[in-house]
Amino acid sequence: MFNLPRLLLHSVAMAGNTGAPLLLRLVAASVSVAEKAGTIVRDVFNSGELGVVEKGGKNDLQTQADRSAQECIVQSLSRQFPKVTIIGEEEPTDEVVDESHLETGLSEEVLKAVCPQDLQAVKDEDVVVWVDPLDGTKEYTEGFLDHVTVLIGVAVNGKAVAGVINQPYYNYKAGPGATLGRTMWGIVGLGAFGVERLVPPADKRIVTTTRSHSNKLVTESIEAMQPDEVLRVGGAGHKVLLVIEGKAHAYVFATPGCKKWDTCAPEAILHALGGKLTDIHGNALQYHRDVKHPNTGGVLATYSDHDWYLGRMPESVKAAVKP
Ligand SMILES: Nc1ncnc2c1ncn2[C@@H]1O[C@H](COP(=O)(O)O)[C@@H](OP(=O)(O)O)[C@H]1O
Ligand SMILES: [Mg+2]
Ligand SMILES: [Mg+2]
Ligand SMILES: [Mg+2]
Repeated sequence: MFNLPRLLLHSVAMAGNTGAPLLLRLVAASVSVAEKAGTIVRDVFNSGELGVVEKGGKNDLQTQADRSAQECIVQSLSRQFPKVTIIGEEEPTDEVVDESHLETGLSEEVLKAVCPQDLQAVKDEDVVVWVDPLDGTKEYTEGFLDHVTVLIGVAVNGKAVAGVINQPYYNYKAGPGATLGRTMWGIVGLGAFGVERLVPPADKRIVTTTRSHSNKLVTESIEAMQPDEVLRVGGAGHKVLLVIEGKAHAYVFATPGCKKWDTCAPEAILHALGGKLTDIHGNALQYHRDVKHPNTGGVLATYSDHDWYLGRMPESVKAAVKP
């Protein structure tokens, strides 16, 4: 009897797991927040009021889902981690924060993981969180719903080390019995969870690239890879998932339009599973807080034969797409 209050106190402290390394707490919060953002993305679509705004022409759109999911992610994380730098795709609005969009949960699965040794002492000031509240906006507005992902990437000292991806419409074509949506997370040096590496067909070469942001450089570079099949789909997160899950051998995007928030989370999960994401020259991407946002050197993501794709990249394309 006498010991009970102390025991209770102890178990409350354990649930909050305040002793877990910052990186694990950040990823644990990001998993819960990405799930919440995924429900917002579905709720806005179901409401039928997409609130589309053109940011930079008809292929660079923003919807109410981009705005509300960004609010959910940035507000939820910045309240829990006030000293961490968080950079989101969308401009903050001066509207009053909708408290119903906030999420304070921590994924128990993540908190139970063992943080890789080299990331155990990461401090707030070492971290930049890159947020793409809705990747594949153009496709979202056109009803290609499985192309959409919510991306939260964690960079430490300029390198992508952890990522969370929520795919709100995963399984949406699988019928009413299927569970809609999934969340994947990974930490370099630990592995990735909620997604499995599958090997693509060995007898052909499948390349994935943009559906809605193509141009001459994109077309020339894809042709140079001599693909048997080209998957033109939306979303950087979605295309990296196609590479991870063996639906494509490579994601080739030889033009500058993709930004740091598009690549940070997918890169970390791909690297955690043994794949590779670089610019089209083979350089690692940088994610420190002062970096320019566009990936001006383009994007190449593969599981194997990375050097083969780099080697086939036309010189004219390389000259036009500089890091
Ligand atoms: N020319 C361009 N202008 C603006 N954004 C571009 C772009 N090319 C690529 N992107 C961005 O990169 C992401 C992946 O592009 P794609 O789906 O065409 O492969 C998209 O993210 P968002 O949907 O989050 O804006 C998209 O907007
Ligand atoms: Mg956008
Ligand atoms: Mg994006
Ligand atoms: Mg976006």
